[in-house]
Amino acid sequence: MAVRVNQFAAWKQQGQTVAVLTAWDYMSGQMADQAGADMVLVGDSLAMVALGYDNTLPLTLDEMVHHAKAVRRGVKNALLAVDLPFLSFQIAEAEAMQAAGRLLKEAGAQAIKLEGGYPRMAATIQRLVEAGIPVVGHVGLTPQSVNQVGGFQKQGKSPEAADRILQEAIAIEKAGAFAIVLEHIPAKLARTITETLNITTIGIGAGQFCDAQVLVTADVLGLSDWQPPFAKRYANLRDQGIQAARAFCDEVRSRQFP
Ligand SMILES: Nc1nc(=O)c2c([nH]1)NC[C@@H]1CN(c3ccc(C(=O)N[C@@H](CCC(=O)O)C(=O)O)cc3)CN21
Ligand SMILES: CC(C)C(=O)C(=O)O
Ligand SMILES: [Mg+2]
Repeated sequence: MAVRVNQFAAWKQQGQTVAVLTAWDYMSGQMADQAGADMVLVGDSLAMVALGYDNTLPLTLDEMVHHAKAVRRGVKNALLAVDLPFLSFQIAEAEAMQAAGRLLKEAGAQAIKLEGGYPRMAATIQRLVEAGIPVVGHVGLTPQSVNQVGGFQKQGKSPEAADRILQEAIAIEKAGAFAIVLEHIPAKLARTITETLNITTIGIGAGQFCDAQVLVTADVLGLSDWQPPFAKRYANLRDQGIQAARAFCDEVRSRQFP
């Protein structure tokens, strides 16, 4: 049975841990979906893993719509969520509504995710939810703020920083989000947030005490040329791919194939 947003609350109540994977095109969407992921996220990390940029900032809304449409065709069972790209939602609430609207109307997204917390984003989240758009929040390391942070370091290490992230998470829940990504924060803080909130916490580099876990699928498959320290490779498809492609080149040159 296809996953719907209202199942997330039930899963949290039952203590059932949720598996989330990212995707960037038809094939990665199919792989994540057929593996049984509960949610497939078209993350803006695709700017790095699929497009080769150094960070997620260059990705445009048009590009995101294009990728999300491809993923949509491959995802049959999982809930499809899509990241709002940098600056597609911060300028004005009306622009956030329009950007989210395009992802739902043109790409068939069932939820959108946006980075950042209170006080600004809470109002935007509220407007989106009022319009019937399910929202996933995202706090801790928010990669779209890489220029401000100066890198992709762990966030919330001091008691003050930890409390600020907790307050942001509370504001995001109050605004009506149904889930929230906790990225690269101490496990203890992620545990506190998970115990405090009623909505689903989706951890990435945030320890084991979250309601759900997400990794970038390119890292899980071992496809990426680089990965964060908290990612785990379950295969080595990059090396296998290079070997297979090299075998083809060799066989063509030696006239073994065809
Ligand atoms: N392939 C991939 N996997 C990801 O999980 C991912 C992306 N790309 N792109 C978008 C963001 C960026 N993320 C990252 C990227 C790097 C670190 C990392 O290397 N952190 C180091 C410190 C790096 C620094 O000082 O700048 C660490 O030890 O915490 C963490 C998260 C997570 N996301
Ligand atoms: C890793 C997830 C949370 C994400 O935001 C992304 O892939 O862009
Ligand atoms: Mg993202």
